[in-house]
Amino acid sequence: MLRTNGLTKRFGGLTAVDSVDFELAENELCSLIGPNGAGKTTFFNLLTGALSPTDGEIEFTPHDGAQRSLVGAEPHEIAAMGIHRSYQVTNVFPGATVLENVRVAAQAAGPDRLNIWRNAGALDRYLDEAYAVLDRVGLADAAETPASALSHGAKRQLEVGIALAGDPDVLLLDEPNAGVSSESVGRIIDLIEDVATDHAVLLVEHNMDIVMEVSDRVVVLNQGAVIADDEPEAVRGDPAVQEAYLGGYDPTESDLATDGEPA
Ligand SMILES: Nc1ncnc2c1ncn2[C@@H]1O[C@H](COP(=O)(O)OP(=O)(O)OP(=O)(O)O)[C@@H](O)[C@H]1O
Repeated sequence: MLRTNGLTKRFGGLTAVDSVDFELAENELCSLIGPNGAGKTTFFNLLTGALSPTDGEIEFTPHDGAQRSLVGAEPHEIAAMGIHRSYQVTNVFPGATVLENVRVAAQAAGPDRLNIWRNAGALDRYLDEAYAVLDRVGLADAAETPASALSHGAKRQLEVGIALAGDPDVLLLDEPNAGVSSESVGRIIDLIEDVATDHAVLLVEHNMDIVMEVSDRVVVLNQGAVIADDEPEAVRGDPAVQEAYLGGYDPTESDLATDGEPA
């Protein structure tokens, strides 16, 4: 569904993403991990058009369309093709209600995108979609709550809801658990697993227990290059991955290795 060939991004003399060959299949949940500065965010930004590659190709084949190149496409064009992302830094309009946040996102992804403020009445047609999304992310009861009044965990659920609006084929989730309390993490994990049943999901996640639990596949970046691309168990035992994380997380010491539950 989404594929990169030799994808490279250089910032001056620094190669942040280094000849990455990557493939994300339909309904696959793939995690992208790597130490700080490995190039994960830069890779996301290349996929969404926020950055242009120095070299390489990005190909996207939507459910019902022909293969297209994403190189040179604007972020809004890539979003309209069906690749949506959530953000590490929360991206909600705090003064708007939860429902309005999702409804506006649904319209922004649809054909009324350019009339978003001029033609506010047209937003009504997106209400049904917004309610369905809120149901799915577990926020139906909070529809009329101002987004600013949500707990941090609920804001992350709303982030996923905003990314879901407009019915994308691919979801790029950037640390949806960042800063979430331990009581709320389970809810976000359930949500990630649920959306992965009918979307291709690429997840950037620092919590390795979550990565090991939810992923079909794990891709490891180090200094911009892919050093492992395999099932979670194989990645956990890969010496190159352990070396890359030296001084940080050791995948062999994951809590999952002992009790199967995330910390
Ligand atoms: N706009 C930029 N200009 C110059 N260098 C950049 C820019 N963006 C990122 N970099 C550098 O590229 C490298 C990869 O950064 P990136 O943010 O993609 O890593 P990351 O894996 O997402 O890190 P983290 O886990 O800390 O978020 C780093 O060395 C970073 O300093």
